[in-house]
Amino acid sequence: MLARHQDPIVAVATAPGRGAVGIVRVSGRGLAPLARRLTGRDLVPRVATYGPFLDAEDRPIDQGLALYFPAPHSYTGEDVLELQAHGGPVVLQLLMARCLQAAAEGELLPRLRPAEPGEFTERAFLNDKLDLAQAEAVADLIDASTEAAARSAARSLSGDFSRRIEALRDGLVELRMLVEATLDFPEEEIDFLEKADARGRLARLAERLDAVLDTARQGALLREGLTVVIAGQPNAGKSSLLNALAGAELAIVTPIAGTTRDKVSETLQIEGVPVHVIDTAGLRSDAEAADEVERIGIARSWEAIAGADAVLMLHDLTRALDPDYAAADRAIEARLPDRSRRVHVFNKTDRVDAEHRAAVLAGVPEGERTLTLSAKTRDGLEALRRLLLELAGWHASPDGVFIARERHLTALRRAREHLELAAGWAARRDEALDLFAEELRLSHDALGEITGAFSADDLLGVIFSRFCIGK
Ligand SMILES: Nc1nc2c(c(=O)[nH]1)N(C=O)[C@@H](CNc1ccc(C(=O)N[C@@H](CCC(=O)O)C(=O)O)cc1)CN2
Ligand SMILES: Nc1nc2c(ncn2[C@@H]2O[C@H](COP(=O)(O)OP(=O)(O)OP(=O)(O)O)[C@@H](O)[C@H]2O)c(=O)[nH]1
Ligand SMILES: [Mg+2]
Repeated sequence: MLARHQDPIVAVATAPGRGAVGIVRVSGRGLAPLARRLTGRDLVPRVATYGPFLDAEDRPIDQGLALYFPAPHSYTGEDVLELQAHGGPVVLQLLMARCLQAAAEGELLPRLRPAEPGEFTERAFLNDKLDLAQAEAVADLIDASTEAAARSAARSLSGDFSRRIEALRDGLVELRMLVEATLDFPEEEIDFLEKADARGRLARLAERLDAVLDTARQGALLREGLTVVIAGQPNAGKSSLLNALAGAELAIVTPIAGTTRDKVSETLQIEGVPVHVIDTAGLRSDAEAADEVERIGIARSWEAIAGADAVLMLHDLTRALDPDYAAADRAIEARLPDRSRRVHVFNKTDRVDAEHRAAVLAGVPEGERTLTLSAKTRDGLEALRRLLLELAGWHASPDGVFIARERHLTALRRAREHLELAAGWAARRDEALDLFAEELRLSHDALGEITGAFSADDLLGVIFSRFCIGK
């Protein structure tokens, strides 16, 4: 395992396909001879040099910029050589093959091999150029689907998140040192808790941790987004609503019940939060469905509903007072997720008067969220957007949010629980000081998992294998 981490590696660093410029990047120890062989000259460190990239017969494969970063001053912390060529897939493959060939010639760099996904960034982590949260932010920056997500990933990459975690860990270390010093003098235990204001310190740490957790939750939302399913009877206007939200004719809309057969989805952004909206086949009983295709579509609708963060249950206002229609709506509602994750949306306000609307709303049970709108005129759409953000739990302005992952939230929650347990021991006037110390240690370790200061080996494999090759 360790030896593999030291093999020199090579990969195309730019996206597959054609581009103005494409980069082949090599990282490892002792790259200077390889650089000389490929460019025919000695490169000045960190200065872009224009010239040919040479094949085995010293003929140019391409002309471009070569960059040499001697260790440790590089992205990976090892020697890095970049060949910045023209961005064609064939020329880049040729250059990469040439690197491997040149490395093999005369045992110049015999262990050079193509890089695995994320291996450059993994090395940056192993060589202390980035901590784990920063390395993850590299991938999140590349994958960001909205401007707010990209900005918050850049904030994590620059170390904002990590610094807040480290500050919490420093606070815990101070407290642990006090406790552990006192452990050697058991007769002074109770005194210690008072004198050092251990409980006050603990409470302040918990408060700070809560603030970080809150921001991290917002950051995770920017990364993952919110999945919203539009469900309801045929013809309620589900596809019309998707199209209205997306501002494009994505799904087919007709007056025929049973138009939508398969799921149609689109990712919108509302204040920078990615919202994945899924339009589904109208729900009706198997007996009412026109054919096998529609029945399969309806089964998929239920699957989508089960996997949603929130469900918009769409009702047709023009039909809502019809007892059969209302009964079918009740049957669907009985199978929807709980109230906190669903909203009753009454559509087609443009076709009913205020009296009719009031009569329909009067029939909605207490405690259900409701909204009226017209997918056709778009009246009420802004209110729906705001409601979606509220359902997502978004309450921040994107400034100041750093990107975070579920993994980080889990670690933060665990750190918080151990602080809670520590507080429980601190409140007892008996010999619980060692248990208090142990909970502090566990909290400290949980936080350490975020930045990788404390980590399981397989965690790194899981994280870096999800990167793209060359990153
Ligand atoms: N051409 C190119 N552009 C790129 C990258 C790259 O590898 N190559 N990056 C790859 O993701 C990002 C930039 N990341 C980098 C991070 C550190 C260093 C570096 O040379 N660090 C040295 C010196 C720092 C300094 O002078 O302040 C060091 O850490 O010691 C270079 C690129 C984005 N753009
Ligand atoms: N007047 C009016 N008509 C609407 C509105 N929303 C949808 N409609 C009409 O209602 C009909 C059904 O709309 P769709 O969006 O296809 O309904 P759906 O819920 O997707 O239907 P299925 O795919 O069959 O389940 C179409 O004729 C739409 O033009 C609205 O707000 N006002
Ligand atoms: Mg439809």
